[in-house]
Amino acid sequence: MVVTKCTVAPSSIVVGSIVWVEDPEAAWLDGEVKEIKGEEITVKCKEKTIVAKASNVHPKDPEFPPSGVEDMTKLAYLHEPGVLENLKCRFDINEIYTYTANILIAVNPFQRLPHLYASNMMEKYKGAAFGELSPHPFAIADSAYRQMIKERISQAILVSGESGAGKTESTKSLMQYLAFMGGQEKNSEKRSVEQKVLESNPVLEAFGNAKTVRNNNSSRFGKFVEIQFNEKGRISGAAIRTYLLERSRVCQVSDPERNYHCFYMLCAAPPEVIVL
Ligand SMILES: Nc1ncnc2c1ncn2[C@@H]1O[C@H](COP(=O)(O)OP(=O)(O)OP(=O)(O)O)[C@@H](O)[C@H]1O
Repeated sequence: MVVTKCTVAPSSIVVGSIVWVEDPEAAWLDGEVKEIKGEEITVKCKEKTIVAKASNVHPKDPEFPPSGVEDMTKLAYLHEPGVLENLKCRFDINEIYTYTANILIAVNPFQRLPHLYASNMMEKYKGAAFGELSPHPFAIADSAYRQMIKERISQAILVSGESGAGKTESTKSLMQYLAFMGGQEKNSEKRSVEQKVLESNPVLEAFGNAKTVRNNNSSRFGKFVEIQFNEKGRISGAAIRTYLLERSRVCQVSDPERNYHCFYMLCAAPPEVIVL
C-alpha cells in the first residue's frame, strides 16, 4: 500500500463538503468546508470553526450507516477518522469485534459480555463460512482450524496490541474454541490435553502477570502457544514457550504497580496449603 500525504485539498473536497478535521482535544470532528485557501481549509463543526492544513482534513462518507459496518473494507474511506468512527459506532452497541478483511480488531469493553462466549456461540461458529456471522475470535480460530484440516499445514494466529488492549483475553477465547473443536472424547478419569492447556493459563498468569498502571493483569512475558493436532484433527499435545519475562520486577516495583501475582497469593494462602 502506498500512503501519500496531501499538502493541498484532495479533489473530492470542495466548499460544502462534509469532512473530518483533526482536533487536538476530540481527535477528529466532523463539519462542513466553508473555505479553501491553498493549503488551508476552514471547517465549521458543531461547536467550533477549525482552520486546518489540507493533510489534516479527510472526506466523510455521508451514507455511513449509523451502526457501522462489520468489515472495514466496506467503508467508502479507509482513513483514520473513518476507521475510528466505525469502531466507536459498533462499540456503542456492544459490538466489540470488527473485521478488516481477515484481520479481527477487538476493542476492550472493560466489562464482562458473557453472551459473546457461551458454548452455544461456539456451536454457531462451528463450520460457518468466514464473514457469515458477526466478527468474533471464534471465527478466526474456526477458519484456522478448517484451513489446517483442509491444507494439512500448520496455521498461526498472531495476537498483537498495546498493554491492556485485550490480547490475553482474546488468546483465551481462541484457545477455548480450538479446545472445543479438537477436544478428545470425554474420558471420565483422565484430564484431557485441552483441559490441561486451558488450565495452564491461571498458573502462567500467577508467575508472569502483575498489576501495572495500564492493566491489573498485565502479562510481563511473551508467549508462543503451540497446539498439536493428530490426523483426525484432535488435540494430541501442546507446548507453551515463554519469552522475555520482566525479571527486574521481582526485586524492583514502582508504586502503584505490583510484583507478580504469585507472591500475593502465597501471602494470602492459609499456612497449611503452602508447601515449600
Ligand atoms: N473481551 C473482553 N471482555 C471483557 N473484558 C476484557 C476483554 N478483553 C480485555 N478485557 C479486560 O481488560 C483487561 C486487560 O486485558 P488483557 O490482559 O487481555 O490485555 P493484554 O493486551 O494482554 O495486556 P498486557 O499486554 O498488559 O498483558 C482484562 O483483565 C479484562 O478485565
